Amino acid sequence: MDAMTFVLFGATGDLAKRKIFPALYRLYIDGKTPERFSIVGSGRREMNDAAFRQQVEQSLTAYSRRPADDRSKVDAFLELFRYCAADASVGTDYRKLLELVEKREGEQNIPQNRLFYLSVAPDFFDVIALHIAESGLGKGSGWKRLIIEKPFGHDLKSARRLNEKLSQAFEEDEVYRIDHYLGKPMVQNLEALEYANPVIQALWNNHYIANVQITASEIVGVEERAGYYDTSGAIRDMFQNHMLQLLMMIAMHLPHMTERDVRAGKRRIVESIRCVSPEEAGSSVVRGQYVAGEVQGKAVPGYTDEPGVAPSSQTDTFVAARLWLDDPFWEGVPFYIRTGKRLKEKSTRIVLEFKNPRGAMHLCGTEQCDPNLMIIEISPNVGVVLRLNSKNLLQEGKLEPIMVDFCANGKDIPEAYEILLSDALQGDATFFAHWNEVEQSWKWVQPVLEAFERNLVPLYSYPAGSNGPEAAGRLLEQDGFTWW
Ligand SMILES: NC(=O)C1=CN([C@@H]2O[C@H](COP(=O)(O)OP(=O)(O)OC[C@H]3O[C@@H](n4cnc5c(N)ncnc54)[C@H](OP(=O)(O)O)[C@@H]3O)[C@@H](O)[C@H]2O)C=CC1
Ligand SMILES: O=C1O[C@H](COP(=O)(O)O)[C@@H](O)[C@H](O)[C@H]1O
Repeated sequence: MDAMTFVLFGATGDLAKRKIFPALYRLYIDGKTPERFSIVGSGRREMNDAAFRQQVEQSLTAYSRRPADDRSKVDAFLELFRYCAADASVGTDYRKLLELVEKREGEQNIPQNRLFYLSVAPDFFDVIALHIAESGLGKGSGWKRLIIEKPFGHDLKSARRLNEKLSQAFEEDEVYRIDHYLGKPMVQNLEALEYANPVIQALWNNHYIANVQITASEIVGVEERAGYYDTSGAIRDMFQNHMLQLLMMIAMHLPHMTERDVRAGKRRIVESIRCVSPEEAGSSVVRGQYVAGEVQGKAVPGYTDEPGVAPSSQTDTFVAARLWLDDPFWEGVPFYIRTGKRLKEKSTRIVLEFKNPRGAMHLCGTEQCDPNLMIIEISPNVGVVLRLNSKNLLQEGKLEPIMVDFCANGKDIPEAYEILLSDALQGDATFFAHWNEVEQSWKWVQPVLEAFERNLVPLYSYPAGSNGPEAAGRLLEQDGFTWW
């Protein structure tokens, strides 16, 4: 791996503390960071290197998935870090940053390969990218890369504007748009699941699959993020990015997951999603907002009583939708997506429901056999469950669903940020979102946003701790299905 400098903007923030430092540490102890490696953190507040390293160490203690108890390794890791206070909107501060980066490159004999990570509020994404270009930080003799956090735009127009500005400073192949769902190990396993198993591969199409369901349900509410969430809602926070990325990943057919193939495959799928007009949105999109209820035995307030949320807020904390793909493999197969906060359980999963075989009725003894399912558990459970029908010999041979379960729960599975950071260090953008995918996702979401604004889609209430609004169930019932 190339020697490099990792420049982290927002190094004093929440994401750095909870995800980025623990992921870097884990990569470091696993030998997955470059031999010559410099990490320069930057934030607005004044701090010396020792205080910064102390913050990094605290984050390892609090959030590392394995205890950071090998003192010599922790010390060696912390020694990689330096800090530079800089205000992102002040041009001259980038000179200070450049001086520190160059000083460390000189001390460690590191070529001018620089990876910039923008873990800051979205308002700063374009500002920092342009300053990187102007200040000389981005004009070294080595390569440069930019990792950018979500959200990528607030709507189609602002996403395009942001991309236009980024492209003045970075080429598309230098930009790594993080979508941490793409780093989840089970999402990265989809290729193997399909292509290393002919039994599954043969069934992965509209001849055998009746519908596909993608769920990301959360038990948490808006937490301390009302300022951001109340202007975003579930549609921007989860649907436009994570949920549509999962759809692309499950629907593309790719025997080889090279960077180019994946990007082309995802693009083909996202472009095939049939758009709805604002007027049509009401028949295929359900939105909801939680009211007070009970989650895991604890009473919790409704969304509009959460700190920082306007009492009259109409923000969606739940979205469900039916999407159709104009793609030969998936013609006639509905894709159902739902995501929401303050639901009954924490679960991200994809369920493939298979069509019922003709002529098996005599075995089932009823009009319909229970459908076979393939359940891909993404998090917190990780694994695959197959639901098959089998005779129960203790019940006079009655046909019953049985579960064949391959779960990796409890194993020491890498975190999404670890996997994605490792890819970015190596220059592999396979599991990052390309601009085409982002733009196309916004194109599907934009008319829905308009429908929400014009109140063309009712805002249903659902009690915290439930499965969401009943209307989400009706969306599938109309087609003869049910959520799994
Ligand atoms: N936290 C999370 O779980 C997730 C966050 N994200 C995204 O990651 C990004 C960072 O989020 P998060 O860490 O939560 O945010 P925080 O508010 O916790 O941290 C913001 C960081 O930006 C710095 N900052 C603020 N203003 C300036 C400025 N004018 N100049 C330079 N630095 C500045 C802060 O430094 P200082 O405090 O020293 O001023 C701080 O380091 C956002 O884009 C967010 O959407 C994405 C997914 C999850
Ligand atoms: O990006 C986000 O994701 C989290 C859910 O992530 P998960 O890995 O726990 O499934 C969500 O809570 C948050 O609102 C959103 O911004």
